[in-house]
Amino acid sequence: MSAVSASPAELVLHPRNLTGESPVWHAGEQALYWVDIPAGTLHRWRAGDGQHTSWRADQRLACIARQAGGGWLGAMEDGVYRLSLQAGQRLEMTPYAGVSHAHPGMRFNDGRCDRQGRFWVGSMLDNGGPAAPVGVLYRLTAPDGAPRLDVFEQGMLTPNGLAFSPDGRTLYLSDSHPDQQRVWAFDYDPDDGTPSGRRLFIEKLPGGRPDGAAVDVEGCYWICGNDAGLIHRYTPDGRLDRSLSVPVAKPSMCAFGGPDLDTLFVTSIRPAGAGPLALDGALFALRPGVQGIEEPAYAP
Ligand SMILES: O=C1O[C@H](CS(=O)(=O)O)[C@@H](O)[C@H](O)[C@H]1O
Repeated sequence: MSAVSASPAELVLHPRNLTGESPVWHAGEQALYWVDIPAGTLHRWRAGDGQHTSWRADQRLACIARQAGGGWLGAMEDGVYRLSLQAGQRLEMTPYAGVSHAHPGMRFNDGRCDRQGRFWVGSMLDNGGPAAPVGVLYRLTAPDGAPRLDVFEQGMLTPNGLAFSPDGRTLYLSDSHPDQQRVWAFDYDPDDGTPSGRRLFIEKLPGGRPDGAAVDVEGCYWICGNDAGLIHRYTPDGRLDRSLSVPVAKPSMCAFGGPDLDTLFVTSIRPAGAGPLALDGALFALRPGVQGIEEPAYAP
């Protein structure tokens, strides 16, 4: 394994997220948005003045995507909603695309838009019981204005790690469950939004389980090593380039942001029993020395 760099991680904010996920940089606002899944909370941190605001929904909120025309999409328990940030820290939810899960207790999980603005999102069982391979990978589009969720992969435990190469021709997908811990790559047709040629991209991380991910301008894949406090960078040919550490065991997802897109923001998970002084559940920033790419908004 490549050397782990001494931790240059900066603590941005400590909202004690139970499951911080889905960091998304909003360049227009120079702000980072992310969610706390079980709390059903959307968070915003403004880089300019450090202001932190959060909004609460009445369902678990798994991931978000900016909408091209403004506002946010949120993938929740029983569907994808349009989110409106209300005064009083309330999140107004307008149904956009409903889903019929195969089992009770399922919800959405990781999600990301492709380079053309189609929204990809996975689902998983999260009912407090044992996991089951019932997770699905969906693609959300709205041909002729009518939203539809199409199924592409099935039998997943914890779909995660969604990312697209800079040219939009490779789709990455992980399954972070302990029984899987793999990352796959697919050829991706940007014209019709179809993946093919699934292949193993990473068999096993050198530390941790493969959770959320981001791609940088050089096409390298940054993946959080959950349970190992590490963020790993892989080259497009699947070689481990380096690993960076964060001062918590459970980094969950990363996203590039900042005025020059050269800051890697990392959300984290706060396990039950974390001590009052523990940093678990905080938001961190790293300076990896490489820029990210502005991630597309949902543009059906
Ligand atoms: O709920 C979730 O949890 C897992 C992380 S963990 O297994 O709880 O450590 C995470 O991978 C997943 O994305 C998230 O939804």
